[in-house]
Amino acid sequence: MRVLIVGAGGVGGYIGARLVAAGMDVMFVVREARRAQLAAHGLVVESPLGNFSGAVAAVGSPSSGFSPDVAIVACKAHALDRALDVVDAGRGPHTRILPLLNGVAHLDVLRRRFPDVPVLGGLVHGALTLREDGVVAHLTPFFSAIVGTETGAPDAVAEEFVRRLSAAHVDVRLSPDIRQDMWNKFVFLATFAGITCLMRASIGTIMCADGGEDITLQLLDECLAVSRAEGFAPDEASMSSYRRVLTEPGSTFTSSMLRDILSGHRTEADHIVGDMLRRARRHRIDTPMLKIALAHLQCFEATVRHNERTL
Ligand SMILES: NC(=O)C1=CN([C@@H]2O[C@H](COP(=O)(O)OP(=O)(O)OC[C@H]3O[C@@H](n4cnc5c(N)ncnc54)[C@H](OP(=O)(O)O)[C@@H]3O)[C@@H](O)[C@H]2O)C=CC1
Ligand SMILES: CC(C)(CO)C(=O)C(=O)O
Repeated sequence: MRVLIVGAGGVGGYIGARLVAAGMDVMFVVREARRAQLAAHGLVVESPLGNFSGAVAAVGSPSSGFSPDVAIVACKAHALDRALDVVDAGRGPHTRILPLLNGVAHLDVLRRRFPDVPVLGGLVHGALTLREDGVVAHLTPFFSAIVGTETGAPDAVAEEFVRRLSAAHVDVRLSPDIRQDMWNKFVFLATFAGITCLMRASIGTIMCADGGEDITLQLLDECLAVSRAEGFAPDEASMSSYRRVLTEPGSTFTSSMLRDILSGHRTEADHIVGDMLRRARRHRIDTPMLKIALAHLQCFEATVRHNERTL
């Protein structure tokens, strides 16, 4: 099975390493600086689930001869349009496109851009980061992935992809309702990223603040109301597990969006919190916490852009 991966950052690098270990023919498309790192040191992953280190195929633009079975999009949301140009250039007649971004809005972007191409949905759980030295560091003791066809219809390529990853000991499953799975994570993440960024703190620290638990649960309720209006409310078992994780005393859990803020990088604020708020407005749902969370993130983004211009 041939897999093209656009982006060898946290998610792309990690999943790519596992695919190589699963014996798949993997081709990364990366930009110049990352290409130089990969050429010099190979792909290096440090993970509590097993390290990986080895040479990988990495190109600046995809070759027409590769014709992948699956093209994985593993960029941040603000890089999506350019990454899809790469996918378009590298796809073959039967390529499935598998985006692994957080959020849900990109599925509609993909559907509009590739109306006749099989698009899969996907998501990953686990915290991964690309360090300055080029190492992909896996920060959580777990990693799991969910993949599924948009319609839930069986797809032999998606099944084979999951089977091969699973044989390489990756916790991965095929979902009959991937949109719902993506919405579940969207509800959780909009709350988790929104509150940890607003407070610049871990869940445990927020729980020590006056009203910390109340505002976290209020934000979660607002996101739940939006998901309900959109027809994708998580089931009660999922919601109660989100409430537990988001209010756990002493938890050191922080979002990758907070890590982006603390290192001065652009965030996916608009794709996650912004998208949730736009949907709330469309349904005339009052979401005061979401409004504050987005305004705060927009101020941060504006400052990053200003700093980039004046550097
Ligand atoms: N990291 C995590 O723990 C998790 C992340 N996610 C989601 O996964 C997605 C990816 O996140 P993450 O892996 O952390 O992001 P990273 O920033 O670590 O990696 C993204 C990579 O994509 C590359 N890229 C962007 N555009 C292109 C392009 N046109 N051609 C080639 N390479 C490109 C970037 O390269 P360059 O360095 O050159 O800009 C970068 O290395 C996000 O939507 C995130 O929310 C989901 C779950 C967990
Ligand atoms: C919630 C988590 C850690 C799950 O993978 C994540 O996706 C993020 O922080 O962006």
